[in-house]
Amino acid sequence: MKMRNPPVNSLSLEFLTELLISLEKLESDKAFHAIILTSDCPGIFSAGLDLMEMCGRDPTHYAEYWKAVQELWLRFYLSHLVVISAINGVNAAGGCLLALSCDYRVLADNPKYAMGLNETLLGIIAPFWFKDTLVNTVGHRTAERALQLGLLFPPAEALQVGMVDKVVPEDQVLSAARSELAQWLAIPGHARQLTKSLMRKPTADRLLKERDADIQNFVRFISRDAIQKALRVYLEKLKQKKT
Ligand SMILES: CCCCC/C=C\C/C=C\C=C\CC(=O)SCCNC(=O)CCNC(=O)[C@H](O)C(C)(C)COP(=O)(O)OP(=O)(O)OC[C@H]1O[C@@H](n2cnc3c(N)ncnc32)[C@H](O)[C@@H]1OP(=O)(O)O
Repeated sequence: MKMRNPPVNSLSLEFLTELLISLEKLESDKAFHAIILTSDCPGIFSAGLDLMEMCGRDPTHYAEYWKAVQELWLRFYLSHLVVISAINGVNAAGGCLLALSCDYRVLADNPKYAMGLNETLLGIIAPFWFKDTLVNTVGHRTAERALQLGLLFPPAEALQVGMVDKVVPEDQVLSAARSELAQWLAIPGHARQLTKSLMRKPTADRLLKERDADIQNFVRFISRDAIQKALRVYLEKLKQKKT
């Protein structure tokens, strides 16, 4: 699955919906057993959630958007398919969440390709299920520091903290993901799928039990004047970079 939403693969409502439909199609086709998730945007895996969906819109839109973000995470996190990410670019926040929801992560060795949950740098907070997904991957202490400081880890550090499983030269990222896949596909499917569910269901259940409350929290939080202002300032900084 090659993500293509130029220029930065931001996760707009339309793009989230496309990803969700693609994933559902692959999951319902018995011929498919695995997905390699990668990007078609040079140098960028994903810039994360689309800030334009969270800025200057109305509460109904925020609620619809957040429901789609939840849906995509639940679907990826609990997918019965083997999902491996071949991370071939910088990967921020919501994009990093997608990669963390995969079963295995290969990252291209380029110092520009940092990844992490950098929400605090924008003046916002990673929701509890983003946090839980990170904790499940790197452990509590590393997650606490990474989340508070909004750290984006370059490849060597991402490997060292366990945010990714392998770092390879840029031109080998897809072949390394394919080689890894062979090991996962050699395991009897039902045993691997049930084990994945055993490991992940408690984390997913927490959101499933609180989905509506989580949407309401998001809408309340994102609608605050101070948060809207912080997001506008961040977007402005991104644009000013060019001048
Ligand atoms: C108490 C209750 C709590 C409840 C929960 C509450 C809140 C949680 C809420 C939200 C969680 C959000 C998670 C996220 O994912 S936020 C997004 C974080 N992403 C980033 O910080 C990355 C920002 N982008 C960049 O750093 C760079 O763009 C990047 C390194 C990816 C690429 O750099 P490059 O130089 O190649 O390209 P740019 O010129 O910067 O960008 C091109 C173009 O794209 C626009 N853009 C970039 N990122 C985004 C984005 N995430 N959304 C929308 N648009 C984006 C950028 O502004 C440029 O636009 P233009 O100038 O060409 O118009």
